[in-house]
Amino acid sequence: MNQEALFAQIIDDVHQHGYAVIEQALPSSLTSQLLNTAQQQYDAFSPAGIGRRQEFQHNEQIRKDKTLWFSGHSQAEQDYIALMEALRLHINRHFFLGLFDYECHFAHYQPGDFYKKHYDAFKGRSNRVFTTVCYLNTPDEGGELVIYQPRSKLVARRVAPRCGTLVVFESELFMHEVLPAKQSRFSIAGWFRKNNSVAGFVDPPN
Ligand SMILES: O=C(O)CCC(=O)C(=O)O
Ligand SMILES: [Fe+2]
Repeated sequence: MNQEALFAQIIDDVHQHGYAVIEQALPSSLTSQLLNTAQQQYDAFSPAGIGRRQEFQHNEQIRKDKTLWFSGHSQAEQDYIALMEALRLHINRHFFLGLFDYECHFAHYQPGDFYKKHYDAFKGRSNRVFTTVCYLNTPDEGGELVIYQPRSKLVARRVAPRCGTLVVFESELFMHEVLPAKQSRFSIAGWFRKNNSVAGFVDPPN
């Protein structure tokens, strides 16, 4: 999918539903390089919730995955960041939002790993505006992302992880969970942030 069509689809879907799920959003050359980069650095992955955000306790009850924040050292990471940077500017233009940066990490779920229902941001307590998730491989089964309708227990969308699929949703609006993986599952989770003064507050663990 070319970049223009991809961005137009994301804007449209987010405008209508608050979220977008786009298959084959990323070229397979990029996803395979990103997957290689993640696998090459696999020793550096650590249990989610510890590391960069020391304030949070790692809690195996809530989530069981391993993550690695982007260093930006590889070409693949730079290409992905460049794409998200272009998307950030596009979203700002269309929704008149002052999104100012993007942060992301690789994530790996082994068989049995999950991430229970959560929000990525809490109203007035976070700078996160949009969540992005991009899948780097295609497990045969398991590890679905379930997105719930705002303020409801009803499911808005179930997403089977597929290499190249990009998911975007409003971080404060959509509770979501990752069902237990049955096979190795690699992804990139990221957040577009706004610059407001919420000093003293920290984002949920990621
Ligand atoms: O990997 C996914 O499908 C979602 C991950 C997620 O919810 C998160 O990292 O906050
Ligand atoms: Fe999340």
